[in-house]
Amino acid sequence: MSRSPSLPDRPHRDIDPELPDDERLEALRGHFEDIVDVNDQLEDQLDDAEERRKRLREKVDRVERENESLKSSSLYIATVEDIMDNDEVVVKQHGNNQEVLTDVSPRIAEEVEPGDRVAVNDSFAIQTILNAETDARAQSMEITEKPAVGYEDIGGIDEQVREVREAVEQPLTDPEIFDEVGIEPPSGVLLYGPPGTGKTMLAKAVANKTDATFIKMAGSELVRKFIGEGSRLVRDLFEMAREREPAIIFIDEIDAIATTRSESKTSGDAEVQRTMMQLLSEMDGFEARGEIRIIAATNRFDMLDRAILRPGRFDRLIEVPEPDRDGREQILEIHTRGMNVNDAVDFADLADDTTGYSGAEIESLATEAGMFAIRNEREEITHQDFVDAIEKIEDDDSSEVVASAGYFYQ
Ligand SMILES: Nc1ncnc2c1ncn2[C@@H]1O[C@H](COP(=O)(O)OP(=O)(O)OP(=O)(O)O)[C@@H](O)[C@H]1O
Repeated sequence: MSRSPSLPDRPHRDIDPELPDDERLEALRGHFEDIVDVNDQLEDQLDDAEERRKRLREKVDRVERENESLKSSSLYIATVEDIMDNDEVVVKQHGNNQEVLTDVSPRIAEEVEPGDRVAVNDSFAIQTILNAETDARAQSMEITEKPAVGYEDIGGIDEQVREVREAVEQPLTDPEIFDEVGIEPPSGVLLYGPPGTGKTMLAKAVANKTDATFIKMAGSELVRKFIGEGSRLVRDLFEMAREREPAIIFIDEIDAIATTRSESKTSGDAEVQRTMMQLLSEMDGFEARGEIRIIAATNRFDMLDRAILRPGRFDRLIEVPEPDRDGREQILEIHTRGMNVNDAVDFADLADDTTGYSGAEIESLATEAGMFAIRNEREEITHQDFVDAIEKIEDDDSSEVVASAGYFYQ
């Protein structure tokens, strides 16, 4: 180990005050030169010390990095299946699905719960519980064992319901029929149309009807939230579906990962491209008559890369439009089913007054009408409450337009 250099001696001269001025001046000049000399030496030593400090810092950084990588390379991801007495737990390792009985460190024993995603070391002892932030899968996927949506909750799109049942439900419940006829069911179904028209509801309703696990992932999250992780998340998504068969994978906003390639070739584009390639290869790899069905949705059909629409991929397209007059009436009836609505409320009339409303907007109209009744201290909702609610929604909409116009013209 190198030792720090010793400090130079402090310059010292006895100057006789009796000396003649010129000699004293000469002596003082000599003293000044000694001081400058020592100062130079100290400066050199300081530079050396800085240099040494920098080298040590680099060494520490390198060792820290090595330490980190040693730690992380020995950790594997697993899911806690069961908790036994004596702080022992059963975990299932991801990837190979191996189940092991293992220990959990007393430090985190209290916190572990079945279903937690955890990091285990080489000997399977649980090291950490992956919290929501590190658990990208939990954040980006919505998993529902049995979504609480039935076909009877969807209004105005009967034809689309029929098509989805044929393309997604039947291959799950009746795979033999496809064998007998000798055709392959559609690989993937793409629902397209304006926002809030019931695309997600359709996918949930099929999952409910077939007792399949509903696994939803938003395309925008795949590319925005976890940059660099998109293709891994797609792999995880299919793995998760395989673990929970029968399953319905629902990819919302598929346009986020499958837009027509732009001219610019930024690294962001390359990442999106990789995510989409991973999705296509997963789809190419799975059995069309198997227990996993895949549905995607988009509001931007015009922007889609046609590569995803080829046979064997999203080869069944179903348009989900805004509801027509009868559709709006049906949706109003659905969303007021559980509400205390006066008999004189005329849904047909309200359907006439809500041209251009989506299903989601009709749902908020029903809630808004209920708010008017509450404000007026009534328990029953009247026709006028709906009329007032329409007026309020339209006023809000036009002030939004004014606000956004103000924004653009600033
Ligand atoms: N056809 C419909 N029948 C009944 N309710 C509907 C219908 N469409 C939309 N809704 C209501 O609007 C809500 C949102 O609908 P949903 O999420 O299915 O729309 P989406 O088409 O998937 O929209 P987005 O494209 O914005 O994801 C639903 O929870 C439901 O309450």
